Amino acid sequence: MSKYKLVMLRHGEGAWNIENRFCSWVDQKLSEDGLREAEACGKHLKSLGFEFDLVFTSILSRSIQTAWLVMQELGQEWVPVRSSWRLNERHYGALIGLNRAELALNHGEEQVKIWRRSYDVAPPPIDGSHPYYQEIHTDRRYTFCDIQKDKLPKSESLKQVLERLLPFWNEEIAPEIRKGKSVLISAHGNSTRALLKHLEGYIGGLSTALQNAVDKPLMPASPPLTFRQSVRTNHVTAPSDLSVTAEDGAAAERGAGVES
Ligand SMILES: O=C(O)[C@@H](COP(=O)(O)O)OP(=O)(O)O
Repeated sequence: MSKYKLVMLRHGEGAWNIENRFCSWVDQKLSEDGLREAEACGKHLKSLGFEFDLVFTSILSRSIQTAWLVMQELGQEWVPVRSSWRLNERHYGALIGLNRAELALNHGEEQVKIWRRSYDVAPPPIDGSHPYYQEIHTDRRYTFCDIQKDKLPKSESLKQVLERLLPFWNEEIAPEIRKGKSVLISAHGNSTRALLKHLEGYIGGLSTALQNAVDKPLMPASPPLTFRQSVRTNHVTAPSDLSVTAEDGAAAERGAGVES
């Protein structure tokens, strides 16, 4: 039996994932395939006997929908859900809505890679002239967050995602895991990546399979990433048909821990 139980999912496919556009804080719903992926993930977790005590999501619909569908398939709809902007996808600033391939043609592959995968480089900030500025920055969902609306990010590096995520992890998530609750986090590529980076020190380095799993911006055919931590056996396990690369197959094994 694992001492600590944590499952992290990236949401299922959204419409802008198919179009290869930066979705970020735009509130896209899951596509038909995305709905099916989330259901399939729930079915799979059920077949493995997962039971959750608490669910965390971002305040973006694709993460919430994914959590709902998973919990519905598990027959555990009653489990409390806590949602926070701190689990939102990275704020991609002025890049929001842009097509990655077109961006690479205009700015070069290397620059796009830096914007997407460097640790401490933030993309250019969004401003009032951006087509999605109003939709995002006047959105009612940000009115009563634990941050003033005008202090919300205008663009974020992965480092900044981790900085805004950590208070939520330290104060809301990790204490519940330490109490022994089985926790599901349904989030996004970069908020998951940031959290994995934070946990890396405790789980002793990430396997290539896990890194690749969260690295895929487009996973139309892939179920969301799932892994669980076992302190006793020092394993982080990606169940076989949820591991996204064939490289190390069923299990990515590393030491584990949830200390913040
Ligand atoms: O904002 C987006 O479009 C993707 C991440 O983009 P990349 O960092 O992979 O380019 O986030 P998600 O689909 O996980 O919510």
